[in-house]
Amino acid sequence: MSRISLSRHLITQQHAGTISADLRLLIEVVARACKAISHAVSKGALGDIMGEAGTGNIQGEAQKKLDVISNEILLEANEWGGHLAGMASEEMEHPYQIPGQYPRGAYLLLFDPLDGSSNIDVNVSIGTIFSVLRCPDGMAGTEEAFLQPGTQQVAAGYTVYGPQTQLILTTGNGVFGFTLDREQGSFVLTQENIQIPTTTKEFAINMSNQRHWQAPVQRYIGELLAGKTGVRGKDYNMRWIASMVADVHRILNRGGIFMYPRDNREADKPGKLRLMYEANPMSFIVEQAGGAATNGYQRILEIQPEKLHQRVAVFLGSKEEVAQVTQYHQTDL
Ligand SMILES: O=P(O)(O)OC[C@H]1O[C@](O)(COP(=O)(O)O)[C@@H](O)[C@@H]1O
Ligand SMILES: [Mg+2]
Ligand SMILES: [Mg+2]
Repeated sequence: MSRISLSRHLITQQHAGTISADLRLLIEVVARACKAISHAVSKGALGDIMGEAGTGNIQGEAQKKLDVISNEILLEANEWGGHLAGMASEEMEHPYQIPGQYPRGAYLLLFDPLDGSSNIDVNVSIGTIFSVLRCPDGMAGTEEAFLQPGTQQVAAGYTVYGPQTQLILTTGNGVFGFTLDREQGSFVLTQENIQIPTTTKEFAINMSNQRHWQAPVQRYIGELLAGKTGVRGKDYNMRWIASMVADVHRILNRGGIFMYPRDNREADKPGKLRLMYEANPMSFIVEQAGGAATNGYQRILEIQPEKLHQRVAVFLGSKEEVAQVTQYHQTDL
């Protein structure tokens, strides 16, 4: 079998007219940064990457050393690439100002540099999530430039640092998976046109929050737990890795539904996950793979963002299940 590297795949896409040369180079730079993060992750206790950084981020969460290291790797790799008009990250309150770049590049890059931070120190899968938007004319350097609905994304992807490092990518033309060949130092195409099965018997939710859930989620999960004896008429299995990347990766490969609903713990927060650099890129990938993604009421990709670090409820994965839980929210209005 002839091996197709990420670079070759992207050149083919460029020649087919689905991506620009600049977008191709931008994705190459992000992939190179993810390789460096993968390398750091794999060192574990042998590198200075475990434990707390001793700082906090804009979300009020304690940063791990690897959160900070991954953020720096992505910033440094991309700031001189010339393809960007701006970068925004989970770990930074405001967009990063690209130093002295004239003329500015056409794209905006958003990322969650290290997803699943609570799993770093216990050697469980973690990841990086990214989203690319076009910068509207004359808005480079502003925060408003980033506030575009997910439908405007021109590329989205994630890297999962698990038993293998894999990069999953969409540029709006299907979903492709690449596995890192450490000896060659390149990502190799290992999955083409990934499709999520429409039906499933597997769900992912943090059950410890059950008492805080609102009525539509109580009803939906209650029915799944009732299994064969309930209205759904089949038994369901449950998985929760607590790394969105790893949970979504499983769903992309064998189906399932992932949920992080809004709950009653903090009524002013519409969920835990962040719209711009977690939910939007994952929703773009999931829809491109034939799945669905909503916040219970509407397509996540159609939400007009108001803030860079906005939170959102997330239901994504196999179409049939996402439709069911969304219907329970809508009938509960
Ligand atoms: O610990 P909880 O509440 O189950 O949350 C798990 C969720 O939090 C997250 O870890 C948040 O991501 P970060 O590590 O980037 O903050 C998601 O990946 C995951 O789905
Ligand atoms: Mg995250
Ligand atoms: Mg993170």
